[in-house]
Formats: sequence, C-alpha cells, structure tokens
Amino acid sequence: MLDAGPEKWAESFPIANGPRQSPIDIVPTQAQNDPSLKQLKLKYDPATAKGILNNGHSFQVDFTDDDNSSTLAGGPVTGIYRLRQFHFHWGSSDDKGSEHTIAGTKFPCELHLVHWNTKYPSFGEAASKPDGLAVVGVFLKIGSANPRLQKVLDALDDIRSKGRQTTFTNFDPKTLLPASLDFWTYEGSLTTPPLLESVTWIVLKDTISVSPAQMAKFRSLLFTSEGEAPSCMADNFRPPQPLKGRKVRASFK
Ligand SMILES: CCCSc1c(F)c(F)c(S(=O)(=O)NC)c(F)c1F
Ligand SMILES: [Zn+2]
Repeated sequence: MLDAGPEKWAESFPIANGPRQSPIDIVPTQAQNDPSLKQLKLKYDPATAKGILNNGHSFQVDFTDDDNSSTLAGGPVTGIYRLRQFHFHWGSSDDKGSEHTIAGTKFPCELHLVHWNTKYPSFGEAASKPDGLAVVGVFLKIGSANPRLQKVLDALDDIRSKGRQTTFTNFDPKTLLPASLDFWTYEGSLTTPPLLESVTWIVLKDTISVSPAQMAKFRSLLFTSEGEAPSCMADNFRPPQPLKGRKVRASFK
C-alpha cells in the first residue's frame, strides 16, 4: 500500500506544520557567514558499514553505531554525533529530486548522512530531542558518471523490492563527499514522517556528480513489495517548507 504524500502528512503528523520543518529553499544571498562555525570533522571507518535496505521510501546503508568509529563533530554542533545511516532522495526525471533547493534550483538527487548525538543513549532517544540528530546533505548534479557511487548502485539489484536487504560492508561514505566541506546550516526536521524537529542540518555547498544512467539505476528500485503491482521508486522528496523566521548560516564567505 503506497503511503500518503506530503500534502496528507499533517493529518497524522500535525508537526508537519511546525516551526522548524525541513527541507527549505536555501537563498545564499540571505545566508549569514558565521565565523564562529568550526570546520566540519567527519571520521568514518569503512568497517562500520553493515547492510543496505529498501525501506519502501528510499534505500539506506546502515552502519554499526555501538562505538565512536564513525562520527561527526565540529561544524555547528557541540559534542560527538555517530553515523547511523545514509540514504538518498531523487526524482522521476533529472529536473527534480532534491529536498533542499538553492534559490529555487532543484537537483536530481540529494544524499543524507544521518548522525545522532552521543549525549543520548541511543538513536531512538536522540531522534526526539531538539539537538538529537545532525544530517549532512549533499546535492548530486548531472554530469559524468561518478565511480564512487557504483558500489552502492550495483547493490540495488539485490534490494529491488520494499523490505529487501543485503550485507554491505567495507564502504567509506567519505568517498561520496565533495572536495570542499563548506556548508550552510539551520535547525530543522526529518523530512519524512514522523517529521521530528530534531535535526541540525548541514547542507554542503559543493555537489558531487551523477550520470543520467546512474540516475536511472536509482529509479529501478520499487516502492512496492514482491508480489504487489510494481511502482518505480522516485519523487521520494518533500518540497521546501516555510522558513518561519529561521536563520541560515554559512561556514564560508
Ligand atoms: C526515524 C528515522 C529513521 S532514520 C532517518 C531516515 F530513515 C530518514 F529518511 C530521514 S529523512 O528525514 O528522510 N532525511 C533527513 C532521517 F532524517 C532519518 F533520521
Ligand atoms: Zn533524507
């Protein structure tokens, strides 16, 4: 059964109309450079990669998070956040797909690396706290094929339907990041239900490349389980939400 779309979420999750919802349209000229922002420190151990799962609204690569082997620190956050998983949002055509937009510009795909604050005992606990999660967002831009995406894309053949998962080991998510870690940051939320307002967003200014053929591979996934009428997984992005007075800060001039 396909989930109700973003327009219906407020019925079950009133927070959908809350004060710090994500994504947003980032307007670079309105972002304020904040010299107090520290450099983003990402330390990822490839050995923490565990598996890859089609969860019915995206696919995610999960990491073991029972120690501080793969962490985020610095940037806008205080303390240490552990990498939990990464996933993507993408469109049914190359002219849309990202959740955040840049002065109205949409990208075909957006990568989210989800981290949780180790001041809390678990991801589940952290996910309900205002400073519980930190998500790094990376835009994918149409260009030459990105060899660093290939291992992830090759694994999609084994998780075509909702609920399918397979092992996915020895992968360093740092290889998916652009050269520069310059970022915009603001206080927001999960972009899928339960839409919890617990995310410090760290959206990178620089993009990574993806080819049209690689985008087609994302769209070969199914929203549906085996045995159901197949529905290609795409357009799994929430549109930008009202800023409601929030400030977006930039780590760069
Ligand atoms: C209870 C959530 C399970 S982990 C998760 C996720 F699966 C997800 F999709 C997003 S998102 O809102 O879609 N992108 C930021 C998250 F933020 C997450 F933390
Ligand atoms: Zn996401």
